[in-house]
Amino acid sequence: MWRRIQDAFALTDQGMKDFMRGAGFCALANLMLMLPIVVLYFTASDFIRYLDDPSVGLPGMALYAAGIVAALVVMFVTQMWEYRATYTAVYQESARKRIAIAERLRRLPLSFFGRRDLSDLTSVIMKDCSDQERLFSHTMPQIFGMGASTLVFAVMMFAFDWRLAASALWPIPVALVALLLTAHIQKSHTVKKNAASLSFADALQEYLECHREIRSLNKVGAFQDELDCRIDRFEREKIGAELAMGVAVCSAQGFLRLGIASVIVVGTVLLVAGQVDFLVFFVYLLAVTRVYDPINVILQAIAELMDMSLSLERMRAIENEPIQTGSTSFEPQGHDVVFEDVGFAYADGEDVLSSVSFKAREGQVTALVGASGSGKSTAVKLASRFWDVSSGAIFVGGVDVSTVDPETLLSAFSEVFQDVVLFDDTVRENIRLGKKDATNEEVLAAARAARCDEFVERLPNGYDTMIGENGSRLSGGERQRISIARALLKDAPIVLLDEATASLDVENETYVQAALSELLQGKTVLVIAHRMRTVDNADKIVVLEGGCVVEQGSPAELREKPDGRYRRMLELQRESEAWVL
Ligand SMILES: Nc1ncnc2c1ncn2[C@@H]1O[C@H](COP(=O)(O)OP(=O)(O)OP(=O)(O)O)[C@@H](O)[C@H]1O
Repeated sequence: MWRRIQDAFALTDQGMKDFMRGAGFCALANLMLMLPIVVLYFTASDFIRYLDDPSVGLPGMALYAAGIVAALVVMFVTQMWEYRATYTAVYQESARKRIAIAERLRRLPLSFFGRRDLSDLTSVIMKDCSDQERLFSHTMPQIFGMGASTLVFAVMMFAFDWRLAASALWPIPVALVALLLTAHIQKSHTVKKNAASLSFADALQEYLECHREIRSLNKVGAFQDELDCRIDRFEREKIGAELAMGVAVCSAQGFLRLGIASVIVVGTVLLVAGQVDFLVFFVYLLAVTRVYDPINVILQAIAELMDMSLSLERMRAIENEPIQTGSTSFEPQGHDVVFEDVGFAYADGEDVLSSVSFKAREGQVTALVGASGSGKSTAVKLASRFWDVSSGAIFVGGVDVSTVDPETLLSAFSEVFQDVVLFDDTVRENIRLGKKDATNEEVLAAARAARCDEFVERLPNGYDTMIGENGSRLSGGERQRISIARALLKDAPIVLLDEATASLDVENETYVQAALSELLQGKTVLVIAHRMRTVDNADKIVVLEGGCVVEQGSPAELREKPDGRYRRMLELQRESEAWVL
């Protein structure tokens, strides 16, 4: 049963242990809250005995006072234990959970990220983990702790007088069943609320990320309207969900109060019939008001649990997502990259690559060319196992990449793409990302080789200048040179280039080309090329069309082919260069 609870609430092993401790302390603390009633019972019975027979005398007031003080001390200590066992433990569990999810995300194939967008995943790590935090710190200890103490209390009530106990407790199971019967209504509201929240988060993120484009297209008003619309929907769905929960919980809680009336009726009848004495009746009246407090909290907690169940499902879904596995010992014979009959499709889509076979040799530059959408980027990314092939195989130095742990495999690859990703940190630390433990000298040597010196000298703090989010304070060429310095520092044997110089001006292009020639010495280089003049110096050209290899060979061979695709591409490029605007 505990295993089921652990799975249902997506807890880690340590989290489950802490949770059980928390529930235990919560039960203890709640039982101790009954102590004042016990002291009151004994005090009242002493007084009544004294009223019946003054000769027994009153026990000393000091005894009552000591009883009250002892009860208060015990209550305080057990509440403190409960607090520590729930609140302190919950933040540790929350940190463990977030790390576990981030760790899982790190090992998931990129196809997963194609299916789930960023705001959705952020919401799992932030909101769903917070929901679990709340569930752990408040909801579950309340349900288990108060449930256990209520059970003990109910047994005691039945032991004293089953008739009064039954008249006090009968509404509890009825209220619970009534609440559970409304679960499906609440769940449907929660699904709608979560969808509206995600759609709002998506729109907001898009608005913030693309605000420059939105402004330049003069679409701020339209985006603002769309955002307002999604906020309104979110607000409506949230109110709907709160209302559904509120109505269900309040009705169940209201129902409980019938117990007070039935204790009064049954107690009075029994009292008149002389079957209970006044003191027992009085204690049951006190107890019945006390026993409903934890039940009210439990009803509220169950409703919250139903609301959070979707968050837990989303967390479990990430945890159950299959990860890419493979051996961490990777000993290739050289670094030739060989595609053998490779087929690939994204998710459930059509084949993007079919029967692709070619060899990129170590020490040579192999260029992939072809029309937009022909599958060049996909092929290059498959080599470093961004995704796994659907058929065929890719070998690096004779080792099938699908058998290698993705992170181990990536250590053999450097990537320089057009879209450089930089972090809001110093130039130095952005370069150091290529090799975590690089010394300052190594970082500076890589930076010099990548021709970074030229622009870093002009920055206010040189290599220690913060470059803004994604390097927003740098030009395209400067960003590109930092990414080349990073790749140089990594010094991986295989280099993937997505025509890194395509969008640069002549001066920047010269710098970047010089930096690249340092990087490519003796490596297996796979280049995605859009401009033919870049690839004419390659050792080998692979022409892709509709995901198939239609030609391959040296540039000279392909230029000579009378009706060759490459030759045709060269001609088209030449024609376009002759256009005058
Ligand atoms: N993450 C993705 N999910 C689904 N389909 C994708 C994804 N990435 C690319 N595609 C599709 O795969 C096909 C090949 O895309 P790919 O980016 O490999 O082509 P490309 O030759 O590199 O194009 P370009 O020269 O324009 O960069 C295209 O039809 C594209 O729409």
